[in-house]
Amino acid sequence: MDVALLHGLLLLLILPVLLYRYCATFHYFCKVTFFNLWVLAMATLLSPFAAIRGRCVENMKLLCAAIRPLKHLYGIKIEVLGAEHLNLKEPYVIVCNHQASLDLMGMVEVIPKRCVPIAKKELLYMGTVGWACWLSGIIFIDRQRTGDAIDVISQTAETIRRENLRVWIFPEGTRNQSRSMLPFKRGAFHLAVQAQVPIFPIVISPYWDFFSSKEKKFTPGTFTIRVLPRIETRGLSPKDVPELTETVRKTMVDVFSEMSSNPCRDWPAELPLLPSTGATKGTDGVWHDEDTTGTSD
Ligand SMILES: CCCCCCCCCCCCCCC(=O)SCCNC(=O)CCNC(=O)[C@H](O)C(C)(C)COP(=O)(O)OP(=O)(O)OC[C@H]1O[C@@H](n2cnc3c(N)ncnc32)[C@H](O)[C@@H]1OP(=O)(O)O
Ligand SMILES: CCCCCCCC/C=C\CCCCCCCC(=O)OC[C@@H](O)COP(=O)(O)O
Repeated sequence: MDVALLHGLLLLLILPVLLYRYCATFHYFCKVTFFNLWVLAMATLLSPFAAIRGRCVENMKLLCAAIRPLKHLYGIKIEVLGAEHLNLKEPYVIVCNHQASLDLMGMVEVIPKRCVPIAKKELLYMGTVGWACWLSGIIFIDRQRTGDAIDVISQTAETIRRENLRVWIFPEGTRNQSRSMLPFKRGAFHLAVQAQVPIFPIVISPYWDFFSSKEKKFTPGTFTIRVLPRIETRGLSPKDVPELTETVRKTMVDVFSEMSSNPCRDWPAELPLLPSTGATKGTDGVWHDEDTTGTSD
């Protein structure tokens, strides 16, 4: 074979490896792509099995089991505090801050039995991912059609009591990696008040140390999930929803700020199964960026 051609082929093979090792942006996109491919592949594999049961909340167990290995592949350590609060037989509503798709990894660590998330309708159109979500009983809302979304939430208030379900809602309504939380949408709080069920706030600590879609950073790391004590809604009516929303948000923002200033430093990140770059383990036991881009914190 022509030597030049051989060199060309070799370079083509080595280039992605070099880029993965030394280019933080390429590394980030590889990891994000792998995440999406994993979800897509698992959804494709599991949907036929889930379909045997039909649309059923029990299928959430399959979805969660499929997502759980990801933290080991990425070297992400997750600490859960207060999970015992969720040991309640009755229905309830969980509200949680939403930073990125990575939240899925934390969600599957704490999500209780018979709990379905509320998701944007667009997920339904993501091929087998949408199919898997639908089969697991995930509730879809159209954020562009407030009236329709409110109808879906009102029906959900009846369903959760009738079928003893829990609902997981991201009340910010979209992903947010800013230093605080976005204003909360009120649907989750109307739902809890209409169904007269308690609310459990869950706060996921910031990912800044190891993940940022803006900075294209994705290294091994550690985050904490705090389940806060229940907030009762019994006796509340729709007129109480604005105040309830603000109270819950303030509680969560305070906990988020506290978690931001006291990150779990003594928790080393897991050793990733996926090869990692740009990250070295410091003497403090925490993974740090090599700062190949000059953009890390
Ligand atoms: C193998 C693996 C495969 C699968 C892997 C994948 C698994 C994925 C699972 C996880 C999926 C997670 C997905 C996360 C998301 O998609 S986040 C995006 C969707 N979520 C939300 O939008 C949050 C919920 N949204 C709301 O609650 C909004 O309130 C909404 C109902 C949509 C209305 O939106 P909007 O108009 O923008 O907001 P407001 O809150 O200001 O509401 C406007 C007025 O309407 C009143 N309102 C709201 N809800 C109700 C209600 N239920 N009943 C009566 N009234 C209601 C609200 O009070 C406002 O009126 P006032 O201003 O108070 O007068
Ligand atoms: C036939 C079409 C085939 C399409 C295949 C698409 C494959 C996509 C594969 C994997 C997608 C993984 C999706 C994980 C979803 C995690 C939940 C999530 O984070 O949703 C975002 C939503 O909270 C808010 O969205 P926005 O921040 O408002 O935006």
